[in-house]
Parts: sequence; structure tokens; C-alpha cells
Amino acid sequence: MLEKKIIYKNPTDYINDYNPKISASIINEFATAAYRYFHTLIRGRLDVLKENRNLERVLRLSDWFNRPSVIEERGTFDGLARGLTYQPEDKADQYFDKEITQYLFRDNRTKGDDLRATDIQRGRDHRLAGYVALRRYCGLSEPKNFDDLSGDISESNIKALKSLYKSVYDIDLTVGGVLEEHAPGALLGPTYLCISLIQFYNIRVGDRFFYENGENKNIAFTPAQLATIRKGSMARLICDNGINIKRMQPRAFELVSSDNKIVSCQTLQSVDLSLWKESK
Ligand code: HEM
Repeated sequence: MLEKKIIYKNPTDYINDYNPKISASIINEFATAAYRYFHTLIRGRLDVLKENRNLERVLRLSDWFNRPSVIEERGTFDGLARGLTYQPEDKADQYFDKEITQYLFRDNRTKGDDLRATDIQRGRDHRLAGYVALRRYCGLSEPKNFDDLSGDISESNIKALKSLYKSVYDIDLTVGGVLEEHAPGALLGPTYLCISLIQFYNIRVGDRFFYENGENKNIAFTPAQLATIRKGSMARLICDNGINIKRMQPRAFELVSSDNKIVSCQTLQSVDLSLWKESK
């Protein structure tokens, strides 16, 4: 699985590896377990920041569930965009913010729902195979008992699993996957990483309209259009779509640092839309 090529660094031309035998659809184990792991990154309190990145106000998540009108309040869209690119995400680990495990969809009540409980129940609703079955599918070592999990899962978590499940084969995918130590350089353990790699590979290689594909000249972007798309960035996108955002760090998904300093939006490369103008 791991040899599937997902990222082409600095490509200069089309990437023509469409494969009609690959289905680009979403894998149940991905949507219902693996990708939900990133609920761990959610911060329960979102900073709304001024242009100089000083704090204007803080939004408590559970005050705003299902109330997207907040972004229409004056300055909040910009303030949140600045905050989301400036405030660190929560740590990727087995712990999830209280706002989603105790106060989800709270509305006017004191308490709300628990997203982790929903995730576990949803895995059962969908009849996902267990954690051990997915390890087998991914070619990872197959535990025959709880203690075989050591190496990928900490001793204290193995102890907790023993107290909650009768057999190692009963462990829900969404529970085992979350407890794995991360693979080197990744934000996920080996089982979730395997599922995610298959998913990201499939949605690119199985999609004959993927934007980097140039096999069908009638629908492909021109080389010049593709080159300008590749110059685009999340930073510039936020600059262009904010109401009054004047400055942003070039790598918007990464924290501001000495090599990712906040710069004027004007200095960030933009997509040259004139290349889409129809010639008469
Ligand atoms: C404030 C942020 C978020 C909240 C409150 C939230 C909440 C939820 C809720 C309530 C569900 C439906 C659960 C169910 O009934 O089964 C869900 C599904 C899901 N969430 Fe999130 N989520 C958030 C952010 C994220 C992020 C950052 C990711 C991943 C990067 C993510 C990935 C998913 C996935 C993959 C599903 C399943 C979608 C499907 O199969 O239809 N969520 N989330």
C-alpha cells in the first residue's frame, strides 16, 4: 500500500496516471473511522483576531453550533480566518475537546452530545469490520490477544481496552485506530494511515477529471492554466476572499514562524484568471 504515489513534488507538466479500474468513491472505513480522527484537532475556543493579530474576542464553539450567521457579523469572517491561521490546532491524540464530547449541539441546554460516542456508534451502525481485521487488511501485525498490541498501543491504553472489551477482536476500529502511536512523520497511527493513503490515492487516480490530468485535451486545463493554478495558495485564497485581510503568512496551514512570517497579501502569488478568458 505504502508505495502508492500520492504527492508529486514540484511537477512541471500533466500527471497522467488515471486508472479506470480504481473507484474514486469514499471508503466507509475512511469516512466513518479514519478521517474522523481529526476531530482530535478541534479547538473548543476560536480566537477572532484583529489585523495586527491581537485578540478581539473568543468564540466558544458550543455557543455557535448550527448558527453560521456569526460569520456575517461585522468583521467576524476576517477575524476568524486570521484566528484559524494563527491559533495552534489541538494536539492529535486520543483526547478530544470538551466542546465536542460534552457540549456538541448544546443549543440553550447546559450540556450537549458526545461526538466520540457518536463516532463509535456510527461505526457499529455501518457495520465496520473491527480494528484487528483492518490491521490484517493493511498487512500490519495481527494481534491474537490484548498484549500483542504493545508496540503500537501504550500499556495504559491496553489495560483500558482489556477492561472494556472481552476479546481483542471486538475492539472497534474507531477506538483502536485512535489509540495507536503515530507513524513516523504522520499525524496518524499505521492503520489509519493505511486507510487514508488508499483513499487519497483512489480519489486522485480514479478520477478522470482530476485537475492535473491532461490525457483528454478537450477537458484538460492548458499547461499555462495548470501552471498558474499551481501558484495558488491557501494564504492568497484567504487574502482574496477576506473582506479586509491585508496580511497573511505564505503557508497558511502552518503556524507563523521565522521562516513563515506574516507578509503583505500583495506579495503572495495569485492565480492568473485571465488565462480562462475566451478568445473571440
Ligand atoms: C468544529 C468542527 C467539527 C465538528 C463540530 C464536527 C462534527 C461532526 C459531526 C456531528 C459529524 C456527524 C457524526 C455522525 O452523526 O455520525 C461529523 C462527521 C464527520 N467529520 Fe466532523 N466535525 C468537525 C470537524 C471535522 C474535521 C476537522 C474533520 C477532518 C479533518 C472531520 C471529519 C469528519 C468526517 C470524515 C465525518 C464523516 C462524514 C460522513 O461520512 O458523512 N470533521 N463531524
